[in-house]
Amino acid sequence: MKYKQRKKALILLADGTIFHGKSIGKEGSAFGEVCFNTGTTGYQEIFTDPSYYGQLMVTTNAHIGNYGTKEDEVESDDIKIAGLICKNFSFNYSRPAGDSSLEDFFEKHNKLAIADVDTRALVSYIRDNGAMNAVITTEIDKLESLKQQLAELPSMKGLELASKVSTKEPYFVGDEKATYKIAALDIGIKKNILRNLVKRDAYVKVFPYNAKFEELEAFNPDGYFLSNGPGDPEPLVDAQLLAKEVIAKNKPLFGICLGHQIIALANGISTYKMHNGHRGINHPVKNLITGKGEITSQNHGFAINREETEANKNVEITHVHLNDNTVAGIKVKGKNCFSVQYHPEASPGPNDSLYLFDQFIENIKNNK
Ligand SMILES: NC(=O)CC[C@H](N)C(=O)O
Repeated sequence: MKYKQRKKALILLADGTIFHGKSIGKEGSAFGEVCFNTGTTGYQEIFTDPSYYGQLMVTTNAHIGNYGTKEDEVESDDIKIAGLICKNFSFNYSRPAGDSSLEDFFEKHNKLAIADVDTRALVSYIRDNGAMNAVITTEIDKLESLKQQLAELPSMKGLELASKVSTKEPYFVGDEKATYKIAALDIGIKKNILRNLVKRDAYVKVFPYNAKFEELEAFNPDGYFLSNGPGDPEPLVDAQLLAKEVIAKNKPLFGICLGHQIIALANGISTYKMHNGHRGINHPVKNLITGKGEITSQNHGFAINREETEANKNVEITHVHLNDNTVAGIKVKGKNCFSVQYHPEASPGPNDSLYLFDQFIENIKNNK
């Protein structure tokens, strides 16, 4: 444990509200949209999930860091959240399988974290007032200039962030001799999605966010995949065009989260920014086709318009979020295309929805 004299830190919200805390190690300032995740476990997966790029994460669990970190329990190669805000930060960890402390992990990835924050008060505040931009800082003597910078920070609405996290070059995952070939568009892909496809005998070629349909098609895939990712789906026009082409050719297509929103937009359904979004690992969803409930992992701040989806002749709602009746899944009628707003790959979260990967492979098999 490298318990240093920890510096005073604070969170300044865009509306001027301030919450106090102490920094963990790194000093300075980090800007982003403040949001909260209610998961009790899975912090390493959350911090490395590219969907969170540009967001300051408030964890509502009382302790963060108590089981350390493990090199292979990541969803991408580095910490993607803009910074962490938590209550009790554990400098010690007690898990035999762990290979580093969370403190070291943050230091290695050069990210700011602040603890000893009244996260309950902060979450109540953003729950009532909605997601907003904020800065976490140890530079408490520079508040006026931070306020100015904060005022200039663009809103998450309309923000294209996929280009910040997507691969620069295509790459391959899995065994070249696998039964199925899948072309995946990386608009912020989580590693556990790739693990789940490979586990189901797929060889996956992962493409940059702005790849054209023809580039994916040249791989001669049996199925196409649109990943999760950060930011607003609306500016991702290339990805929407690509989805349109895959659907027009009736090729198997599966979309998760941002990928789901892209498929909705490609079908003329608009998306909107939610008051607070859904971020946690116990969100109830009903599958309207089977009538079964699933407990799901969720992480999104945008959703697709329900009225427009109901009125759309080409699209059917397949899953509904039981807390607020938002659309949690759709399929395109008469086409080989479906998508969900949540995270069937979990990591973190329950495995109830893994069947969706089997469903995708089944669609591929039937189309082969
Ligand atoms: N997990 C995701 O893919 C998130 C999608 C999108 N960035 C949202 O916040 O709604």
